Amino acid sequence: MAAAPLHKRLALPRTWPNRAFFLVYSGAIFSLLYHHSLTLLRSPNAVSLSLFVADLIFAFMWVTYQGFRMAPVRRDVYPQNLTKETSFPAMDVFICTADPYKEPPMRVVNTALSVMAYDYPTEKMSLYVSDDGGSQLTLFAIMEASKFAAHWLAYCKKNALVDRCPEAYFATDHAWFPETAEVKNMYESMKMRVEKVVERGSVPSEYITDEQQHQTFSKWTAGFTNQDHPTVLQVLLESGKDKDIKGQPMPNLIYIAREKSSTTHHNFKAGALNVLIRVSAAMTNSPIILTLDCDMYSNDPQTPLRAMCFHLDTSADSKVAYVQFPQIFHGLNKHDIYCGEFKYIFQINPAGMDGVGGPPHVGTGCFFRRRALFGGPTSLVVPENPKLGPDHRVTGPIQSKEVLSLAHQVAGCNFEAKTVWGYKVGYRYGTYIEDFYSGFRLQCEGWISIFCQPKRPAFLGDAPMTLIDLLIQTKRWSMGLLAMNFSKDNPMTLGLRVLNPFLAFCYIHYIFWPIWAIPITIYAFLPQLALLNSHSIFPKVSDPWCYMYVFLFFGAYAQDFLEFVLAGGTIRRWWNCQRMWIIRGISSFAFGFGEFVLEAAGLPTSGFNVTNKVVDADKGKRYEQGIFDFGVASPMYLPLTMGALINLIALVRGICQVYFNGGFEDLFLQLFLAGFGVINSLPVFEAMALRTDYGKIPVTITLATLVLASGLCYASSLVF
Ligand SMILES: O=c1ccn([C@@H]2O[C@H](COP(=O)(O)OP(=O)(O)O[C@H]3O[C@H](CO)[C@@H](O)[C@H](O)[C@H]3O)[C@@H](O)[C@H]2O)c(=O)[nH]1
Ligand SMILES: [Mn+2]
Repeated sequence: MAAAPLHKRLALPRTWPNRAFFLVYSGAIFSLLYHHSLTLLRSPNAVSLSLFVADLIFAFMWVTYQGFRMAPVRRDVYPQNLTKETSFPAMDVFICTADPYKEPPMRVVNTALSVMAYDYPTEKMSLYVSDDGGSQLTLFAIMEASKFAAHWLAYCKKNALVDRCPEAYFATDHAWFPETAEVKNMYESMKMRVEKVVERGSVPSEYITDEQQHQTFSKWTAGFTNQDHPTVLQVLLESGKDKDIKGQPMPNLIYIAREKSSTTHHNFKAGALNVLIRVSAAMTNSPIILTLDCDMYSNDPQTPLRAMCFHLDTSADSKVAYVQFPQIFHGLNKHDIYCGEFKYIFQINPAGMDGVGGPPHVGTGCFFRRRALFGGPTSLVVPENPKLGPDHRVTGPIQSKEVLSLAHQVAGCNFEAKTVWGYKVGYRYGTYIEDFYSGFRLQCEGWISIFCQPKRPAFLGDAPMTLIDLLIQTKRWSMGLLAMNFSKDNPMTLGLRVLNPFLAFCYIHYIFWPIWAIPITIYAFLPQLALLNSHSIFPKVSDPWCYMYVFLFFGAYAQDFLEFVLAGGTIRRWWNCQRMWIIRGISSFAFGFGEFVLEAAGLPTSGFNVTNKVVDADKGKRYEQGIFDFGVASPMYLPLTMGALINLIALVRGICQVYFNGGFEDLFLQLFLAGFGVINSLPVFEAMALRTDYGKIPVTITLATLVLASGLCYASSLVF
């Protein structure tokens, strides 16, 4: 009898409608471009050229987007079919953190505890917490967690809890067991100690209880900074020795702050992960690796079993490099005003890519086969020191002298010089989106990947809670995407050659994200400036080409809307997402482009700016209420505020114009666009003129907007 299946792949019902719509819509695109070419030949001028370029880019982005729509799939998994005799592989869990103030240590603690309590053989798990902030505050928090874990793990397992992240558990209306009050007290007092230490900025001596701790903290000497310090590696729990209060084994728990030197480039998160790959190779070398950002706590103790349904399936393809779970966020406000959920990139599109070769890697919530980080399925790349290779078996205990000395050596900041790390082995360097780029390179090497999206989110993380945080995040992404565009092995050169063409299209679509800046900016300003001068630039209402525009606009929007709603989204959230798409287009993508050029010219830039995971109470409240938070005077707001103002002036002028002088037929499309712009800009007007709180648009930005927008209006009157 065949073994019960571990997973099933199902095509989504929208596959055929998607394909049919593809044919219809592409026809419309081609005819519009043909129409454009004729116009351009007849009257070659800057306006028709701009519109042509804008539509050409829209068309390119739409066509490449169809890669996501050709074969979307869903995966069902049956962890119950993993038998008792299943021999589970050992698993190394990497948790990355980089800044104790943007990423509060209690967040890291909660993530670590939620994973330690997985329904997975505990003695087979090893957690490595990487602290790129090199902060004793984080180390202190993890030490506290290691003590509390002995109670928490026993409590979770005895009572078969589903919420195993203590903060989330105690925040809900949870069940009470005889020991609940005691465990809760312990948690609260740990939290208080950790938060006190963070507030104080150092660990007071009365909190350092034993000699070993004392020795570890003594590494933080006067010259120790987060950019310059020796390796700090501390084993906080050792599986063979430490037990929980019920006598069950604990997982290994290791804190590591890799060596840093201001003269050696550390490659941000990719560098941290490569250190983790090596340190864990020296200590445990488990065949499975789970990567997590510090804010992504586990929301389901069965998750590793779901991942194993793929990694342990001997009947399936053994080329599975990673099983990616979606990034899902908790604490989003009701209508998700900043579209921090990124439903398309984290939930909808990966399912589309899964049907044509596999989802991209999104940095967190991903179960890797360690072997996949060392060359293609049939071409193993062994690192310089074979002890770091995926086939090496560690024999000594993790605290043995040899193991620790190798671990220290491979965490050194000069270890990678002239090695294959970052190029052929491990996470790939050269971009701020190491996750996306590395996943792409693995797929090009012949690996496949799996997207697993269970009903109950596997992980929950934090999304940005102010507009500026979101813009900085997407600016960093767009710089990363541009770097990929200019790298030798990119989706157009390498991808189209070796991947399923639809998968290559998906990657191409993404790396061109920053180019959205061009058509969106053109459409946000040009028709409106023309309208301001009563100059018609689109076909008349009675002209059939007008219907073509209407069809293209509503066709794209409607399909996008349907996809969003089918994936469980609400109308308001969809509306906010299309607004954020415009905002990112005219702001962070354009600025990302500028900063990318500066960086290429060798000028200092902001680098990998870690996303804030906390805001003060005031901002938190505004976020909760769904009020836009501008607050700081950032130039990134200027295109936004100028766009809003110009759309408003153009709309008012346009309405007056058609009311008094007629011409509605000629100006209809422009009036529509300006109206659309104004509706989208309502929160901007509010923040400029009506609000008094600290999240409003700063006066300097409003003044600069008035000056620049007047200049632009004046200049337009010279052109039209
Ligand atoms: O020098 C660094 C910088 C960052 N990080 C860690 O990287 C993670 C992601 O950083 P975050 O600021 O949260 O970035 P996001 O934009 O929210 O992250 C998305 O985009 C990143 C790539 O830009 C991916 O690494 C992430 O997994 C993905 O969630 C965090 O755990 C950080 O602690 C480091 O370890 N070292
Ligand atoms: Mn993040």
